[in-house]
Amino acid sequence: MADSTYSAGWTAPVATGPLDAHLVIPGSKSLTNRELVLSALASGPSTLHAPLIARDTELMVDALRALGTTIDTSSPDSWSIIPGEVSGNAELHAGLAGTVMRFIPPVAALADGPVTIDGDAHARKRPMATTIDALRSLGVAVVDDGRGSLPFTIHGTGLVEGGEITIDASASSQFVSGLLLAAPRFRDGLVLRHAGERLPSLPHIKMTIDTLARRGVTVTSPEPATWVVAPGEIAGADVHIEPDLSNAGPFLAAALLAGGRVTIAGWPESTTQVGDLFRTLLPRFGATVTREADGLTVDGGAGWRGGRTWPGVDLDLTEGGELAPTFAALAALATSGSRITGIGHLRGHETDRLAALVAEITGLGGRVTELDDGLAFEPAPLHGAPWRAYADHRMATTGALLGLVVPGVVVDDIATTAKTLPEFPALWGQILA
Ligand SMILES: O=C(O)C1=C[C@@H](OP(=O)(O)O)[C@@H](O)[C@H](O)C1
Ligand SMILES: C=C(OP(=O)(O)O)C(=O)O
Repeated sequence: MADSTYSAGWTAPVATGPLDAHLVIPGSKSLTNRELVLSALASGPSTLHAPLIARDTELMVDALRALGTTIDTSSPDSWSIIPGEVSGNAELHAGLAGTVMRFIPPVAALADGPVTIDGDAHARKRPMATTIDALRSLGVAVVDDGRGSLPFTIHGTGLVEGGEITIDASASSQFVSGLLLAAPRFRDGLVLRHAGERLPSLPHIKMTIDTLARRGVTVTSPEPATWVVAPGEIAGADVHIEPDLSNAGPFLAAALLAGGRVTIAGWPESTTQVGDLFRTLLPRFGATVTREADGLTVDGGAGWRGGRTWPGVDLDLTEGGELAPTFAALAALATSGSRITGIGHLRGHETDRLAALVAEITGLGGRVTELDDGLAFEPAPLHGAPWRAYADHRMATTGALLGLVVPGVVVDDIATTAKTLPEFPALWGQILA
């Protein structure tokens, strides 16, 4: 998204000393958008406390409103949602939000009338064939141009019969989550099987099952990669949204680069968010991680700027691909080679993240190459240079992170962080203040 505030680019601030920051990170995108969908399909009203207010969740609100849900967002601290009959004759915009483009179609299939879904230019390149094929297997007519991507029109009849289907969710766990979220509203429920090369982001599927369970819907998994949802009501709920732990990642990693301490308030004791992996993985780079009443603290000691180094890592991020851009920054600064694997499907994320990370880290003088399913790094001194974000919030934050210790990194579009964290530039300024 263009923002005239940073029209000449955003020069990433260089850390001038160790950090001592305490931050409140806004709500989880993944939880907010799941709870919005479930609230829209529920049998009674819901309230979401501390929802994420960002482009992805606003797009979800707009889409659900267009499909007949009443959502009051006038209070930023709590949104109230009153479900309505799912209505058609709507044209929806998914932006670049994977959760909107994969979660909304199964909801739109419940409408009696056509629903067209489109998105940003790059959204038209993100894989959607699995959603389209799944709806067709469920007996729902979908008209598209045969490319397996946005835009397409779903012609619902007011009833989805449901039943047994097999899909290939190798390209995104969101195909599974989208179908599971709407499945209780299918006449016969759903037996969903995944058959494919791999299944990324399992914690996100667990999150889907967990959010359904809290609303009285049981999802069973009689065997791996098979899920069974019985038809039934989804209960209205009063839900507190956890802080977005994936968005917390760059701030925590900043303590390793700049040195000092960063505390994130309200880190949950237990969570389905994959961002919790920062707690267990950052010690591999030499961080000390502690959890106290006021939150989770990462202590980076003297930090990279103060002369601390870390060896390369071999990280399989099959479970948490969305964390890869942050770990890529740490790998680019390691003293020996690193591999981050299990992330081939990131080629279908906001941008082709493997190509983007290779291009931008190479532009800073780094040595990184693409593997079939990931990235390989070799140590190399880095220097300042322009850094392109490709409309990808996590590319933008990775540029900011490297810029803490590499003077002269200029991110072309820091405002693209508005996808999930509009406050990013302000919060980054806050940890450096
Ligand atoms: O369901 C979700 O909320 C998400 C699932 C993951 O998608 P993929 O499985 O496509 O990586 C993750 O990367 C994305 O940021 C959010
Ligand atoms: C992959 C991501 O987003 P989306 O929900 O658009 O797939 C992400 O946030 O890293």
